[in-house]
Amino acid sequence: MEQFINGQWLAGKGHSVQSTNPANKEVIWQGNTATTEQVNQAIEAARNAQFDWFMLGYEGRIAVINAYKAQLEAHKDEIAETIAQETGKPQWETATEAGAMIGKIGLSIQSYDKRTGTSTNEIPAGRAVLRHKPHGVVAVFGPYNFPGHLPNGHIVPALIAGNTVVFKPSELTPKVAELMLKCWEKAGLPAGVINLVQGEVETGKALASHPQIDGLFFTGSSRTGHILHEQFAGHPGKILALEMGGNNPLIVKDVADTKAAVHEILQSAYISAGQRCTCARRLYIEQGAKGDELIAMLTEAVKQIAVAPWNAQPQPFMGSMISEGAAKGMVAAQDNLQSLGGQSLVELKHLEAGTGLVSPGLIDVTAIDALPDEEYFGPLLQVVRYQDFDQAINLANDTRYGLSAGLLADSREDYDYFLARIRAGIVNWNKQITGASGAAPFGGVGASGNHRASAFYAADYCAYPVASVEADAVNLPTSLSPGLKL
Ligand SMILES: NC(=O)C1=CN([C@@H]2O[C@H](COP(=O)(O)OP(=O)(O)OC[C@H]3O[C@@H](n4cnc5c(N)ncnc54)[C@H](O)[C@@H]3O)[C@@H](O)[C@H]2O)C=CC1
Ligand SMILES: O=C(O)CCC(=O)N[C@@H](CCC(=O)O)C(=O)O
Repeated sequence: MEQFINGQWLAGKGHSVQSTNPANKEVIWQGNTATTEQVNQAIEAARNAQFDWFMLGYEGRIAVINAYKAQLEAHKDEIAETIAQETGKPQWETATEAGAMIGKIGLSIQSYDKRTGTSTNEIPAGRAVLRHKPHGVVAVFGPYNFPGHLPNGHIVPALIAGNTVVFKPSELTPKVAELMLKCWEKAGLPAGVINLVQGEVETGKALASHPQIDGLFFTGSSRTGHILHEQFAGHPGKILALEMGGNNPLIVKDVADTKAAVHEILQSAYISAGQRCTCARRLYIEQGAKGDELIAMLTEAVKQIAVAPWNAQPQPFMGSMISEGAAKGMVAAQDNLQSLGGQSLVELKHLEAGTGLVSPGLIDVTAIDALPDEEYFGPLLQVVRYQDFDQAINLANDTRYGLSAGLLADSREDYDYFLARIRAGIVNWNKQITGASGAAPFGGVGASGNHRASAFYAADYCAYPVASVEADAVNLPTSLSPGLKL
């Protein structure tokens, strides 16, 4: 029973699918996909539940959402363990993901109150009231890299605002989604308020193209996001929030503490085996002796990164990538860069056939004239040596994406110069460019998003404003407009 529709667990009527642990090939979940007919049922259930959920009122909805938080707290170890088994990420890291899911509840309530909510201003003989209403039924699409935290970051604000949801998780992480839904069920969420449909691209297409959805909140690849954007063309009444990938630059300039710089680079490029949309993909290092010293230390540090299955003790920094296919994709990306003239400083290697385990790679691509503007979603960092700061900033901006960017430099002036010129939604100084705060907006420009930032600004795309001018009774004004007689 893998679909959750109208408060009931139902067997999928589509084809069979399974999810495996990418570090040891163990099957950890199996089931059948939802058919188009089941997607239709899920949308109908969400539609039927929506008005009552909205009319439960803010306090009523928050009570259920806090009950969900209590369920997350009660099941946080199981959630962390399931994420680790299904994605291959190490347990220390998935414990932080489970923690972020819990933290999302309080942040989303604050965000709703601060960015939407209700306000009243007295005006002559009445008042101006601003309220926010939900869009209705929204579809949520999740990625595999943060299968709990990222869809949760759409679902919780959507429900607080009074929407109902049909959730399609990544086909690579169905078990985490099932566990999340069980937490909602135990929290007493009314039937139909959230529905789960499991499946691959066809299930996604059936959901995204359904005329009865009022919005779609997507976190995933730029390729899929662009397809959805085209599909939504000509539907101005539907809200579409796209959180997509990046080809993120990190520049190093005049830092005294080389070791500290290396640490920020490792945390930026290799955390989650490079499977974060915010990960640094391109590293700009100045020509000369200081740059050479940094590269030597970085090369050594990359070679030392511990890689092992999710549950190895002591814990590794990097676990497995999501699949063997993803691991092979990274080897192919490296082969391509090498064939274009890139020189590997540390070669990325597929460590074990049948698994997603890879060692981290570092490649000097300075010699490549036309560096492919691709997001290689894994632990492969491209190094470019630069002559001067302007050149580095121009190269950093030479991407169709614009998610995250960073500068490691001891001078505040250099940071101000960089900040004014760099084009990205997340711009950090002397801090890793991964690990964004949920208390801030999260989103990018260019091919990284559609200007509907998530995290603290998710409330903005979950509700529309309703502006009212109100008075308790109809009163004749003391003076009438010219030309009127009563
Ligand atoms: N900006 C952000 O907040 C984040 C972006 N990402 C990006 O996500 C990507 C990795 O996640 P993936 O799961 O590989 O993304 P993906 O784009 O392959 O899949 C995302 C979701 O869309 C569905 N889908 C795929 N094709 C579809 C279609 N034609 N119509 C409807 N639905 C479809 C998938 O089944 C899945 O549920 C990376 O590019 C990464 O940068 C990941 C996390 C955060
Ligand atoms: O949504 C939030 O609460 C903040 C955004 C966030 O958690 N970002 C993470 C992961 C996103 C990704 O890279 O896939 C990050 O910045 O590391």
